[in-house]
Amino acid sequence: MATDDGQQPTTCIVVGMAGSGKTTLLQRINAYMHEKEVDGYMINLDPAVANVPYGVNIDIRDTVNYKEVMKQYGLGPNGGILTSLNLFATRFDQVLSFLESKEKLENVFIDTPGQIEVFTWSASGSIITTTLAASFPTVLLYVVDTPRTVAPATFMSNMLYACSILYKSKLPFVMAFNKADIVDAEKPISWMTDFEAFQEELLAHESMSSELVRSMSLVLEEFYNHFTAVGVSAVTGEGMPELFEALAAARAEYYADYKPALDKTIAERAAASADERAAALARLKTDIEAADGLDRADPATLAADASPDVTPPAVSMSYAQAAQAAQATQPRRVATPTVDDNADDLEMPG
Ligand SMILES: Nc1nc2c(ncn2[C@@H]2O[C@H](COP(=O)(O)OP(=O)(O)OP(=O)(O)O)[C@@H](O)[C@H]2O)c(=O)[nH]1
Repeated sequence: MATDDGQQPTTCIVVGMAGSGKTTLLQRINAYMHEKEVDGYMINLDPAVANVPYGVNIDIRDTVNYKEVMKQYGLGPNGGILTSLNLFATRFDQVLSFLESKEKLENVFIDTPGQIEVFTWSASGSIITTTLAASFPTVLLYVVDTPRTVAPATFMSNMLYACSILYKSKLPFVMAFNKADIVDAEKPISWMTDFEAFQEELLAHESMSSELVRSMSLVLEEFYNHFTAVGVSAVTGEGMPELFEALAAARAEYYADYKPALDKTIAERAAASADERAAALARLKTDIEAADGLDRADPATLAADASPDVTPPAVSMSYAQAAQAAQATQPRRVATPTVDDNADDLEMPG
């Protein structure tokens, strides 16, 4: 098991549907860290956000002008956000070096674009996530808009999306049921452990999709075992201690599960490429020896070695001779017609 020396900050990537409250929650988290005197660092990766309501330390908008990107590349809003993220990803190593150089940092929080798929399903989102996870204990914080998740069908859609992200990233996962000041998050959170309660809710909201939702809830049982869910409110600050406890547990999970699996993959790839290099070297050696042997071999020996039904070559050839012979057997190239500016006809090859 990889050990946690406590030297590296927990890196938390915040994802969630548009309007779920990611930015407002980060504002609350930032205030909470100040209050508790926790050293935190805030990164904004949403190039289209108009206003970041917390003190941001690294902001994609300082590097990439999203409106300019749209104009220059003739893109729409989503294409503009994606291209801006791609451009930023090419410089992400600088962000990494910067974070590595910071001392006593305890938490790094990263806000992502509102259009969730732009980050979670893009190459640049993957690059940023895997690069971070290779260097720091990294956790995904999935923000749920609780008032929009209290009907079984919308709850299920949100869970399916979260499930796809968890299995894609394989990172430790925390789910924050935000806006708990409007709707109590206890009920949807209980649905993950209490199948009967979810069935009752389904009966009360019987619809065309009920059967599908019922079977999906059984499928997702395994997924529910893989993360912690907490109810929070970005507005009132409710649930902040529980959220930080869940992040600490996810950090421990990173060291217990993710890091050893990552180290194993890296070691396997290194071993595979070492094997590939050794095999390529052996092939090269064999080819050189064969070519050398062909160059120096005595024609008589070659003839004697040859099997009876193969006609032995009359003479051994050097590479230069072989090249000459190959040239001689090439079909004669016909000169292409050239255009004479002063002639009416094309000049044909003689
Ligand atoms: N009542 C209540 N409102 C909230 C809470 N969190 C966010 N909001 C409101 O929800 C709306 C969306 O919040 P944002 O923080 O902009 O959400 P976001 O996920 O960052 O939005 P995008 O960047 O567009 O994806 C805003 O009007 C917030 O004031 C909360 O905990 N309680």
